[in-house]
Amino acid sequence: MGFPRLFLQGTRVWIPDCLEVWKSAELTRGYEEGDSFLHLRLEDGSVRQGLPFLRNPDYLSGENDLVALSYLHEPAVLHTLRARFLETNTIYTYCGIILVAINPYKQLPIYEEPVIYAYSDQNMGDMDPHIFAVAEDAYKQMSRNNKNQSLIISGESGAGKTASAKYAMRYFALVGGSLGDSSMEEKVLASSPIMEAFGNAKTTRNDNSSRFGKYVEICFSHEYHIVGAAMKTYLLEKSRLTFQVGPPLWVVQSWEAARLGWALYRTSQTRAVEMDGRT
Ligand SMILES: Nc1ncnc2c1ncn2[C@@H]1O[C@H](COP(=O)(O)OP(=O)(O)OP(=O)(O)O)[C@@H](O)[C@H]1O
Repeated sequence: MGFPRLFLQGTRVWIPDCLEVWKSAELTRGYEEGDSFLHLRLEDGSVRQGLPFLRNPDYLSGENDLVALSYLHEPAVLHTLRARFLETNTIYTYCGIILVAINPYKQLPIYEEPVIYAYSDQNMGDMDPHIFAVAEDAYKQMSRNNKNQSLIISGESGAGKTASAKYAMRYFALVGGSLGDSSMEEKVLASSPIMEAFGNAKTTRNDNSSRFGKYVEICFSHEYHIVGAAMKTYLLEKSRLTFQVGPPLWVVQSWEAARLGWALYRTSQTRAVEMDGRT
């Protein structure tokens, strides 16, 4: 469809806004040959001029897969994620095979055992977007094709990467429960607090921020039960330790001392050092 035919009078569009990021508006006049801008009216009645992004029709609002949108651009993505989160408290949305997750900063009742079993043995597209659906897909691909699978979890500090990785591990632990040594999956899950005690610190973005990248390998037997796990750390971020916050109890002189302080704090839950960091 050509540019003039898309921008008709009454077409709803997104325009950038320094406070709300994107604001909804409507064209008060259709595009005519030679126009260098479009005439817009915002929802509050004010008028503007510009070259805006087209809005999707209402029936696509809250769509669970971003690739289903007619117009895929930044305001459409943000609007869809926002609508799903605010209207239905839904934090997960697909973008094809990628899962987009919003950190709700509160415990939602979507991670219990019955939910895990509901996702077990289901196809990714048949269920609502969820970290368990992605974990199930990886588990299924591994068991069907006998091939190693990888989940890449990325995002800014505090986005919920560590939490997502833990939910995925919990899924594998329950669905691929260990054979013989029934405590194996518990051991895999129980390793997290110890690793976090040595490798995490408080930053301005996240009270329990991982200060290193993690490559977690979960090993399965030929019957697809968990038989072990290994973790490799990388990107240790010494440069992020800057200064000590609050009344000094210890002077943090080295990374090792800082690590020890935090580890003691996390393991004993007594007051020790707090470390600040930059993101
Ligand atoms: N799905 C979720 N449900 C509830 N709370 C969550 C969820 N995901 C994250 N959180 C909360 O947000 C906090 C920050 O998440 P997390 O530590 O996983 O972020 P991160 O992306 O790993 O950050 P960093 O890169 O700084 O380590 C967690 O301590 C947890 O309280």
